[in-house]
Amino acid sequence: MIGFMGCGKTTFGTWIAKNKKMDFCDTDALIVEKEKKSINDIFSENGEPYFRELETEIVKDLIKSRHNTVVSVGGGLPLKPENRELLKKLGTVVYLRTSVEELTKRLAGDTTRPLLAGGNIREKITHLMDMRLSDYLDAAEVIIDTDGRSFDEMYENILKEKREA
Ligand SMILES: Nc1ncnc2c1ncn2[C@@H]1O[C@H](COP(=O)(O)OP(=O)(O)O)[C@@H](O)[C@H]1O
Ligand SMILES: O=C(O)C1=C[C@@H](OP(=O)(O)O)[C@@H](O)[C@H](O)C1
Ligand SMILES: [Mg+2]
Repeated sequence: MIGFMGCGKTTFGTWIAKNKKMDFCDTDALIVEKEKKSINDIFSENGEPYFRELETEIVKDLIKSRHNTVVSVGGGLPLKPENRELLKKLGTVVYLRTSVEELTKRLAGDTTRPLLAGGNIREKITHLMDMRLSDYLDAAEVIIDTDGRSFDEMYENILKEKREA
């Protein structure tokens, strides 16, 4: 699962694993577990480049160790070309496409995403999305929409898009 912060990678990935008898892992959760501190603290104490190095190491480990697993990655992970190549090796890359409008609603009041802290959240999301969209599209093998969709519908759409790919 790839896509912008708030597109649903973690919650939908967890739902698929539970309902379709798959395992689940989330790169953010693995990093928090490894570092024994929150994403906010890693960004403020160690810096974003350190966090990005951990992300790459984790995807490399997952390629070696994971099967039948839904993997949700942090929203910034597909921005590095090296990571986009690694994601292809990991499995089917699904981009959860979500409008800025919807992301703004979902993330209003969220304090767990350091890149959105302070200032106008809609402007931050718009700006970051402008910079990131082409990388998400480049990484994606399957694209599904999430605005107004149930997880059942989203799951069916993944199967349909994969059949037609
Ligand atoms: N399809 C959806 N429709 C409505 N709300 C959603 C949907 N998917 C996720 N959410 C909500 O959006 C918020 C962010 O979801 P999350 O899974 O943490 O996103 P991500 O891991 O992509 O950053 C959560 O409150 C979640 O319940
Ligand atoms: O988009 C990003 O750069 C980030 C997304 C976050 O994960 P989610 O996409 O699950 O919110 C987390 O990895 C970190 O705050 C950075
Ligand atoms: Mg997440």
